Amino acid sequence: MDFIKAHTDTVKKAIADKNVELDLDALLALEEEVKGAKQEIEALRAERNRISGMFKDAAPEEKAELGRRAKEAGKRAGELESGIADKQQQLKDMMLLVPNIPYEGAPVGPGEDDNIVIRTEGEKPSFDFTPRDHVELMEMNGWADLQRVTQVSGSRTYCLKGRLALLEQKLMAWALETIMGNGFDPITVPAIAREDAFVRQGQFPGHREETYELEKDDLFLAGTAEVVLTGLHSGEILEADQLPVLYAGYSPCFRREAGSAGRDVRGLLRVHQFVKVEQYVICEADEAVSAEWHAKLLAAAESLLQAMEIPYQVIETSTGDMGLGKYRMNDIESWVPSLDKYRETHSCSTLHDWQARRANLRYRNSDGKVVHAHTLNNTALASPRILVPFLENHQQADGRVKLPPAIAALMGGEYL
Ligand SMILES: Nc1ncnc2c1ncn2[C@@H]1O[C@H](COS(=O)(=O)NC(=O)[C@@H](N)CO)[C@@H](O)[C@H]1O
Repeated sequence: MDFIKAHTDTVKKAIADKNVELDLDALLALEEEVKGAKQEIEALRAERNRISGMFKDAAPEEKAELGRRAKEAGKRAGELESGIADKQQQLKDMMLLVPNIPYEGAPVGPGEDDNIVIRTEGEKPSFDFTPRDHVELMEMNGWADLQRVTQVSGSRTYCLKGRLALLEQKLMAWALETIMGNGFDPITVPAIAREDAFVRQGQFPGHREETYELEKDDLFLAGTAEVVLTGLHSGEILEADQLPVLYAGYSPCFRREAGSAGRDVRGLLRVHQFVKVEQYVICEADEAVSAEWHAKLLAAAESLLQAMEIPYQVIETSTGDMGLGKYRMNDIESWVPSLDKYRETHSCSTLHDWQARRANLRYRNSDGKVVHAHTLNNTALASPRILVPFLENHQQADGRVKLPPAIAALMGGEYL
């Protein structure tokens, strides 16, 4: 709240640039009102205690009057308190909509069309045959079932089979091991989480629609390990020497894709359940340190794409596309020959203390002060989406898929 008051114009610009439905003046007025009422309640409480203190030494004929005044003060305080209860809730809900201030280098614009490419890596393959898309490649090699399973599990589901099923497992272990090699602690986390985990991470309230709910159990299924990883240390006060907390989080991910009707309905690009190795950082509240971690996370994800020899481009995400809590987001988009387009396969985000404030992630800094930390997250590798550019870029005329050396080493053979 202090930041908002001290930087009202900056916050208003962030609200506009991120298309957030929030009236900051109304929020500030509500905060004043709640604060005023709280001060009045405190004063009435103090008054009642003062009067009660006078009670024991009072003359008998004064006791009745004192009792009445004490009761009156207490009653008034109670009325005020119930009067502001819903205003306090309203203020809390509005605070959850306050956006983070976006990176000054982020393109200002309402959505993904305003994203800009900042770097392109890798040679797009030139085929001397008509390339197949990933569905054809999987069907001709017996690497998936996309039909039967929809009878059993509905749309946007898949079965990987044969060596492709093995490749997914190997890629996940390889990604986990690579990120571990960068000093990150491997941790497998559940997709199951309570509602406040989603509020703390930032998925709620805005993206509730995209989240599977287990209403009988008051639980939800997370679309990314980031949800549980953000909540793990909630409420603790970490010591400076415990930072940075570095997690290589592996988890199944579940997404309703409520807003994506009709998009990417063919194949593996956009499914309800997938797996991901997530890079997650809790670091000291220093923008330069966060920027360093952002660069390291991005480089780690790029190193995996380079080993897989998938051509890609790095995106500077626009203010409108990066989402409420981000200070900065760089997506990586991988080349998909059959679409003749780059498609997002990774997302790298710096949130400064926006998530830490919601999740109450704090540490004792070198001055001994307890402050909110910074958090970052990035996709190391997510499957099956990554299989789409992988299969398509490495396909041969006869439908076999030639493995780049790093992956051939994993799979013990030159071809998938
Ligand atoms: N419905 C989906 N189907 C398949 N893969 C998906 C789906 N949604 C997201 N992904 C994969 O998961 C990656 C990360 O998703 S994200 O929402 O962009 N970002 C996050 O979840 C962050 N926690 C960083 O990983 C995407 O880049 C994509 O590779």
